[in-house]
Amino acid sequence: VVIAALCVVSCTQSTSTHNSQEFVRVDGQHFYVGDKPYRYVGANMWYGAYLGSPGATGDRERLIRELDVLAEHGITNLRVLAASESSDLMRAVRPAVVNNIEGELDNDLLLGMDFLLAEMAKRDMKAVLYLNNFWQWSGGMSQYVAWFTGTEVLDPDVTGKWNPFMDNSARFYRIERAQQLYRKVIRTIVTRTNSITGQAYNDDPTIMSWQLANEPRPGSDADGRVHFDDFVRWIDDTAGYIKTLAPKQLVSTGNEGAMGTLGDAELFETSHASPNVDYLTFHMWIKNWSWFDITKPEQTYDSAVTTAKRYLSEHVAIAERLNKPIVLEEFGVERDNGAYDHGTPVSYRDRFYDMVYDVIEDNVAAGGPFVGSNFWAWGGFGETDRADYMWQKGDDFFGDPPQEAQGLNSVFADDKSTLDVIADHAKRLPEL
Ligand SMILES: O=C1NC[C@H](CO)[C@@H](O)[C@@H]1O
Repeated sequence: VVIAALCVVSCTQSTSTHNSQEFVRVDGQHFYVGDKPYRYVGANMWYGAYLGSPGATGDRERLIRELDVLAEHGITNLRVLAASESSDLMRAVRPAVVNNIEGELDNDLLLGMDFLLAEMAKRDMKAVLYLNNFWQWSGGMSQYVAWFTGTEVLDPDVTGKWNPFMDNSARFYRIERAQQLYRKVIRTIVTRTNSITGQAYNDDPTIMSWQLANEPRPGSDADGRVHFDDFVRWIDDTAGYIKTLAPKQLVSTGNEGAMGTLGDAELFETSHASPNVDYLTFHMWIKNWSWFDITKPEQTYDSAVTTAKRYLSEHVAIAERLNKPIVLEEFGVERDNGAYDHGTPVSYRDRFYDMVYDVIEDNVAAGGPFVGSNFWAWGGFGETDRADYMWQKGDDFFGDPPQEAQGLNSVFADDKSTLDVIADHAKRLPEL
């Protein structure tokens, strides 16, 4: 008892030493930390808890080095995968946080998140933690569906067919027992006590936001509309549930915007009107959405930028109507000529990042709701010697999850030109 008491005192003191931060809160279209407006330059680092693990996936020395490089460049908001599911999906990361249908969790990966959050707190960083995934690379919703229906996962990396996979993933919203397990996982993580700092997650200002999932969609663009109301209800109910567990922190959906709601901006606005959703997220993928072709850059870049700017302004207008902040929490461009290797040119990436940051800075200066971004994705010191550049269990982690070539969208620690673009934006943002 005495030791426990001493630990609580010392742990609490160590937390208060490291974590003088205050919670991020929303007031109208803006974020605040304390009484200061909070605008941020962030990164996607899905693998953060995997590197923080004391187990086989861990590399705490690499994680510390990468957090230092990020902080040095003013990148102080990290979007991180908080829950993955064990799966036979060909390109799902292994191991996973959720081991089975009973909801047994991988303790090393939970300890990995403890370590990541403790290290982020030392650097006054903020975390956005997503609790599920619409896609296959972390098991995700389609694994929940497989657990509770016994039907196959329709693996897109095997079938090459995305619409059946997406419609199958969206069944997740309608399966009560899947939702019960999902909420059990949410409750366990959100109310966890950090084994390093002694702080409860739902009382840790390092955590800015709990996010329902990575890129949740109502279903496929072809057949998802019939279940749109289930999607709206799932957002409102689940966000409301998290609010009861973590009233001091924010809740977001992780949705992509119109391209993540059947290509219909009105459906995005409708599905994000819930008062339980504190701010809007959207993503922008000029390659995935066929706006830009890296093999024909001169023919496609300018039109891609025109389309991208229209997509950005359309979503800022929705944020104004809903009177909520909005953040672009995923955007990325491949390396020139579609290369993957460290040290290869990234001229179109740097131009595109610069364009996005200019739009954000103009909106911040005008007092608008577009106040943050997370590029996709930080790859740090990741290295691969795979001939096919595809991740296998035990390999380094990259910003690119296992379903994509390792190096596709990753910004490496040695990508100086890109880090300079990001750091310049980070310097300008607070003064606007
Ligand atoms: O969430 C995502 N959005 C797009 C990324 C790049 O294709 C992808 O890796 C990830 O699943």
